[in-house]
Amino acid sequence: MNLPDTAATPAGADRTFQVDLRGLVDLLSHHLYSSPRVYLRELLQNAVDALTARHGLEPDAPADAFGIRLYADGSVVRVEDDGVGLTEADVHTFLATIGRSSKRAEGIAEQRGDFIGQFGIGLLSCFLVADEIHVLSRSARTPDARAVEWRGRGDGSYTVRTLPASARPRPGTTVTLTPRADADEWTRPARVHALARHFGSLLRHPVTFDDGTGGAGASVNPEPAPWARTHPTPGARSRALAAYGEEVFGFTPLDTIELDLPAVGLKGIACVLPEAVPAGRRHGHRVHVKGMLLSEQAEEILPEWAFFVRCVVDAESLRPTASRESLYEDDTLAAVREALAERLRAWIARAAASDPDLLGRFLQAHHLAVKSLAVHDDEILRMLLPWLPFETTDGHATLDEFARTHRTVLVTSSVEEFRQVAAIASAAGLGVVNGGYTYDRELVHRLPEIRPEVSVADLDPATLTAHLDPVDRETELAAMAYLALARDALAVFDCDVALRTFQPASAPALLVDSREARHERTRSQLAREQEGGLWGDILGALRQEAPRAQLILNQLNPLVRAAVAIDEPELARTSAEALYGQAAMLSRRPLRPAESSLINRSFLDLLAHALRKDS
Ligand SMILES: Nc1ncnc2c1ncn2[C@@H]1O[C@H](COP(=O)(O)OP(=O)(O)OP(=O)(O)O)[C@@H](O)[C@H]1O
Repeated sequence: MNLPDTAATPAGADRTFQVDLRGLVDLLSHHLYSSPRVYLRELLQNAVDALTARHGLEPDAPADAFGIRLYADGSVVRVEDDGVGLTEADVHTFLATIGRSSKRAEGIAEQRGDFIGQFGIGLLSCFLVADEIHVLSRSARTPDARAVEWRGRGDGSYTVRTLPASARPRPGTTVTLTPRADADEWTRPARVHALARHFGSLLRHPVTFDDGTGGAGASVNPEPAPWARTHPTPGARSRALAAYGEEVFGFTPLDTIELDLPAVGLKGIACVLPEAVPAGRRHGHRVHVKGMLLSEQAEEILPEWAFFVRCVVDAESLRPTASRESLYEDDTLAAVREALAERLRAWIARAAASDPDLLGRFLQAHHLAVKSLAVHDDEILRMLLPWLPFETTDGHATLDEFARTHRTVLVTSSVEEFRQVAAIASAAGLGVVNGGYTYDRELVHRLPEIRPEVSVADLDPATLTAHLDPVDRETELAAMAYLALARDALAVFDCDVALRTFQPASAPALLVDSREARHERTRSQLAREQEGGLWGDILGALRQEAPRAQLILNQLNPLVRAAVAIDEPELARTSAEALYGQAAMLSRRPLRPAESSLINRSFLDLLAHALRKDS
C-alpha cells in the first residue's frame, strides 16, 4: 500500500497516482469476490504458497514438517504458517504495494507455476471483514533474520517495525485480524472452522483449527483426498467415491468416473448426474489447486457437451483468475479440457461395450444430451447411436432393435407427419421413426454409417400412398359422384380426395399433408390475394407448383362404404367435411380457423340430420 506522495511537487513534474484504498476494497468486494468469506480462502492460499516456497528452500524437509494453524475465538482471527516468511524489504515490496506479488516472474501472464497467487491483491480481501491487518513474519531465507511487524489499515496507511528474532522464534508468518462488528457472520469461531474445512479439506499440509477454548487444535484435513485413500476392493473404492460425490453435490451419482491426468498433476472424480438436465445448461465444477478449493463454479474444465457430470478435481498447475471464481484460459486448461473429455468418452465406450445395465440407466436419463453430442462427435455417434431411444411405429425403441425388424427405416420430418401416418404405416408394415424432435432425423439418417445393411429414407406422402392399395375399377366408378362432391367441398383447403384400401380398417380416412405443402399453399394463396402489388410479385416469383393435401378415404372402413353410397348431395358434402375434420384432428396438428369452423358446422349438420331422421 503506497502512501500518496504528499510533498509539494514542482509544476510540470511527474506525479504519482494516488490510490483510494477504500474505493479499491469496495470494488473488490462488490465486483471481484462473491462473498466476504473469501478472506479466509486468500489467507489460507497465501499460507499454502509460503509453505510451497519453504519446501523449495528446504527440499529435504518431510511433507508434514511445516503446517498451518488457524485460531478464532470470536475477537480475533489468526492464520499462522511455517512458510518462507518475509524480510523487512519483502514487507515493503510485497505487502505494502498493491498489485505486487512475489509469485510472479516478469509479466502478469507469467506466474511462477508453483504458486496459487499471482496478482498481489488477495490480502486486500481481509479488509472485507477487518479494518486492520496485522502481520508478524520472520524469513526462513536467513537463519538470523529479525522478525518484522506490519500493520496495514483500510484507510491506506501502514507501519512497519522490526523486532528481535525472539518475537517470532521460528520462521513463518502470522496474520491477525480484529474483525469489525458487522463481519461477525464470517469470523465467528464455528464459521471460521467451517470455512477452513470448506476451503482447506484437501490441503496436503497439516492444517489445524483452535477456537481458544483449550485443548489441541482440531485437524481441518485429517484424511487424504478421497481418491488418494486406499480401499480393500474396487467396489469399496467406488462406493467411497460415490459417497464423497453425494456429500459434495447432494445427489447420488449414477456412476463415479475417476480422473487422473499425471501431466498436469490432476486427480479427481466426475459424478454422473442421475437425472436429466436441460440441454446446454452447464454445471460448475469444484476446482482445487494444490488441494486449496478455489472455485465451486468453474465451467471451463469440461467441454459444453459434458453437462451430464459434475466434477471435483485437484490440480497442480491450473491457474485461477484474480477472483478465483474461474480459470485462466491457457494451453494447460485447453489440454486439461481435452483430456477430461477423452476420459468421459472412454467411460461411455466402456459402458457401451461391457455394461449394458449402466448404459441403459445413463441413456434413460441423458439421451437428449447424448443426441446433441452425437451430432457433432463421430466417435460418440458410432458408439451410442444404435442404443439411443427413438419414437417409432413399433413404440419407443432403440435404433438397433428397430433396424432388426426394418431393413428400410423411414423417417418423418415432423412430429405431426409422424402422428398422421404412424398407425397406417405400421399396419402397412412400414417402419417409421419420428424425426420431428431436435437431432432425431439427422441422427437416424446416419445409421447406415454404423449398420451398412440398413437403408434410411425420408418418408414423403408419396411413399406412403404407394403402399395404399387402389380400389377396383367398379368401386371407383361407383364412388365417382361422391368423390367429386367431396373434392368440391374441400377445395377451400386445396385438398384432393382419393379412395384406397388400407389397414387398419378402423381408420376411415388419412389426411396426407406435409408442413412444407401447407406452407407453400399459404404462400400461393397470399400471392393470389396480393396480385399486382409488390408483395404479390415477390410471393408470385417464389411460387412453385403448390403441393396439394390429400384426403385418402379407406374403402375397408364401413362408415366410408356407407358414405360413398349417400345419394343426398347435402348430406354427402357434410359427411366428406366431417371425414376431413376427423382426419385433421387425428393428425394432431394445430387446426386453422376455417378447419375448426368446418368441424363445428359438419357436426351440427350431422346432428340436425340425425334428429330429423328420428322425428
Ligand atoms: N503468509 C505469507 N507468507 C509469506 N508471504 C506472504 C504471506 N502472505 C502474503 N505474502 C506476501 O505478500 C504478497 C501479496 O499477497 P497477496 O495475497 O496480496 O497477493 P498474491 O498472493 O501474491 O496474489 P493474489 O492476489 O493472486 O492472491 C505475496 O506475493 C507474498 O509475497
